Amino acid sequence: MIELQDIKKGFGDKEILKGVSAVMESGKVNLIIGSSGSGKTVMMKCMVGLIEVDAGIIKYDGQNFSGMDNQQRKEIRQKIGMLFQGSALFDSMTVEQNVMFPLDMFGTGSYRDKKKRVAECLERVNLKDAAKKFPAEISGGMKKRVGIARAIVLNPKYLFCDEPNSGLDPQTSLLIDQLIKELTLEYNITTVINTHDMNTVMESGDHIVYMYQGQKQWEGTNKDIVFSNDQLLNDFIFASEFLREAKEMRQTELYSSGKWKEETKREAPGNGGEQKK
Ligand SMILES: Nc1ncnc2c1ncn2[C@@H]1O[C@H](COP(=O)(O)OP(=O)(O)OP(=O)(O)O)[C@@H](O)[C@H]1O
Repeated sequence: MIELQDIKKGFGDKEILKGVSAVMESGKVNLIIGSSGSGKTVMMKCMVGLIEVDAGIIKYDGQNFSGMDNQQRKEIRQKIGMLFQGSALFDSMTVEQNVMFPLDMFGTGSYRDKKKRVAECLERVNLKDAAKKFPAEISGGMKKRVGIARAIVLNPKYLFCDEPNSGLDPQTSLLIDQLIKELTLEYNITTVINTHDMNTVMESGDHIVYMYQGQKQWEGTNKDIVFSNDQLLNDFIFASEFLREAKEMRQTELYSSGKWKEETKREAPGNGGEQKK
């Protein structure tokens, strides 16, 4: 679990994060969503320590990450896996060598053990047959899967993914989402995803933090979204007429069948997720 307590960050006289508190839960896919410039990337960079917060506290499983020196942070950092936007693979290395890279940098154990671990991870993301290929020889979706294999090779406790679906078609995106979700559950990882992808939001959003102008505007699950009355969230998620109609139809269906009680833990219809703090 990662806890953010009232974090603030500015650049010059521009305030970007204006006191954000949120919890990224273990064994869940936690999504950070919001329009361009709302502060999602800055928040994620603060969480991994690439940017220092001006105020507030970030805790990893109760340990105050913000108050640690570099040596203490190293221990936490070794438990973090990262999937970068565009996969960020080394073009001159094979798929296998790319996945081996974190093990060579931080891993212990023999070369044989490392090879075995790489093979396990490639098998897990269904890329066993691509081990000897170079990034230029594989598709965008395969590159993402190599990125995922590399991100999990050190058995991370926390996984950060920056726009994991960028540049992918909707079906491949869903496969990537499913894979990330499966791994999150399988290894009880605290996964944090920065995304614009509405399919991801609706399919994988166990826990969603919606950012608006540097503040947490809304928090809830993908199920809560259908019942939310938050105007800013609705304008963001259901941006088109088509999606607004789809939402209304879904709401009507869930209310009339009484299924809204199963879909959301809220006390009353129309009150989904409105817990801005
Ligand atoms: N190093 C920096 N120096 C100055 N301003 C910055 C810096 N990093 C980010 N910003 C500013 O912070 C604001 C929020 O940026 P951020 O990248 O977090 O947005 P975002 O929500 O991730 O947007 P997008 O969805 O487009 O990636 C922007 O106005 C950006 O220009």
